[in-house]
Amino acid sequence: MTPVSVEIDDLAWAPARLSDITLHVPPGQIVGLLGPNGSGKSSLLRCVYRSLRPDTGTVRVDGADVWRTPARAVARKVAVLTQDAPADLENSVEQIVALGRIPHQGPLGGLSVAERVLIADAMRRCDIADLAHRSMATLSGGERQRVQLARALVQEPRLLILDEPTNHLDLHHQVELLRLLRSLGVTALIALHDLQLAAAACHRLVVLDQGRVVADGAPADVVTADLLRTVYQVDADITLGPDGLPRIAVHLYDPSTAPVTAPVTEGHDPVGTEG
Ligand SMILES: Nc1ncnc2c1ncn2[C@@H]1O[C@H](COP(=O)(O)OP(=O)(O)OP(=O)(O)O)[C@@H](O)[C@H]1O
Repeated sequence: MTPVSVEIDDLAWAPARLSDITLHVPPGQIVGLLGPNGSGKSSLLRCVYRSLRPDTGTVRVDGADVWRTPARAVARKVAVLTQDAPADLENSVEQIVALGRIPHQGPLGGLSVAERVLIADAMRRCDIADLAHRSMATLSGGERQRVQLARALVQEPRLLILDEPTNHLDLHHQVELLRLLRSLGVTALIALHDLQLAAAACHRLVVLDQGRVVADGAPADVVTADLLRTVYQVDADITLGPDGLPRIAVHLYDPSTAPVTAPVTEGHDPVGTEG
């Protein structure tokens, strides 16, 4: 699949205070969208995947204004993974993953042999092949998340939009998801809260604060102590690792009030200070 460009120009949407958003993403670039709770990440993504019509401004995917393009045509290019729980909890995992083919199907529906192979392959890549016949209702949060990712892959998107995709995932599956993302060669917009993972997985980071872009650039240029202090009100030491990526050591405690030793409760000596 050839990746697409995304061009957001002068976008504004008042309820999320989004304003002056201009963001041009070349084909194949993975952009991490960062920012505090309520800064407008999900709203901006919704404007891109045509679920929210901005008050002003345009969003073009592959050169076409998404609001002048039929929803089905957008869905053939853009796959979305959101935090919204799937409504169809009684369906099996395999049925949910197969839904990814709907934008590509003709009026008669039905899956070709090639599409069945694609579905099996996506389930294997997302580590859910063993769950194929389980109902969604019986899955854990992380398993459901991986099912939604497999559905998105089956859609064969040219743009992938992921809203906090690592939310329910354990560390292994977080790393696998981000590795998979890098291997796909698609354009991606991905809202993340983990700055360290975002820096490792994305070519470019864009930070929103109160609906405005406050930083945009290469991970090492964006993830700075100054940004953490001004945008997140967190003090941290940032060093660059041998891979050129930022390593974040957050100051959890004010040194003057930091607990020196952990309290030891009776009958429980986790650090072996007794005896
Ligand atoms: N439909 C809506 N109507 C009114 N306000 C909304 C609507 N959708 C979002 N908002 C508000 O817009 C702001 C941005 O919300 P959004 O979900 O885009 O933030 P976010 O950066 O994704 O946050 P989080 O990190 O908490 O997921 C919030 O204050 C939210 O309450």
